[in-house]
Amino acid sequence: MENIENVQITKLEKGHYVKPLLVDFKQDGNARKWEMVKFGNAVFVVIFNKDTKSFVLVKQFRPAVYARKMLERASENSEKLPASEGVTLELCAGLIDKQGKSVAQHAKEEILEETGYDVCLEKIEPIKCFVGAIGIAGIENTMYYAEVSNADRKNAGGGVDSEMIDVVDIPFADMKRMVTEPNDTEMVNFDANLMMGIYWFMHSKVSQYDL
Ligand SMILES: Nc1ncnc2c1ncn2[C@@H]1O[C@H](COP(=O)(O)OP(=O)(O)O[C@H]2O[C@H](CO)[C@@H](O)[C@H](O)[C@H]2O)[C@@H](O)[C@H]1O
Repeated sequence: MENIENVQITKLEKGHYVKPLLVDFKQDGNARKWEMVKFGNAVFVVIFNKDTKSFVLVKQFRPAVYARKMLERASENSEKLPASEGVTLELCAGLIDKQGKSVAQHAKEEILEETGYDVCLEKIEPIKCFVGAIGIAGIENTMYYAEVSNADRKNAGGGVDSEMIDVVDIPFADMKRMVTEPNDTEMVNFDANLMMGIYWFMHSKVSQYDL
C-alpha cells in the first residue's frame, strides 16, 4: 500500500468523480458567486466488534491527503514525502452510487466489501444524516452503527477492484484516547466523521458493553 511513486499533480478540467461548478446568486439583492464541487453522497459505518471490544476501522492511502501535504510542503522541503503521510484511519465508508439500493443497503455492502463482516440489514442502526464538505460541496452524509461478532466475519475484506484497504481492529480504550487527547497543531490522519462516530459511541452505546 505504501509503495507510492511518480506523483504528479495537474489541473483537472473535467472529472468523473468530482465536478467543479460556479454558483451565481443574489443575497439580499447583492450579486454573489460561489465556487463548488459536485461529488457523491456518502455512507459511513461505526463498526464495533463485541467479542474483541474493538472498533473495526479501515486504513488506506488517500491520494488527496498525500497531494495536499505535498502542495503545502513544496516550498519548504524538496525531500520525498513518505507514503505513510497519505495513509488514513477511517470508518468503513463509501459513495452512494448504486441505483435502486437504499442507503442502508449501501452500508451493508460496504461493511462486507471493506471489512469482511456480513451484517443483516436489521442490525444496521441509523445514527445521523448530516451535511458534509459544507463550504465546497454540501453533500449528504449518512452514518450508521453496526455491532459485529467474530462469527460474522466471512472474509478478509480489503475492498473491491483496485481498492487497497487494510482492516484494523482498535480497542475501545485506544480509540477513545486517540480522539479525545488534544493534539493542537500536529495533524492526525483521520477525519471528523471518525471522531463523531467514536464520540457518538461513547455517548450512546458505551454503557451497553463492559468497557
Ligand atoms: N475522487 C476520486 N477519484 C478517483 N477515484 C475515486 C474517487 N472517489 C472514489 N473513487 C473510486 O471509486 C472507488 C469506490 O469508492 P468508495 O465508494 O469506496 O469511496 P471512497 O471511500 O474511496 O471515497 C469516496 O467516498 C468517501 C466516503 O467513503 C468520500 O469521503 C470521498 O470524498 C470519496 O472520494 C474507489 O476505490 C476509487 O476507485
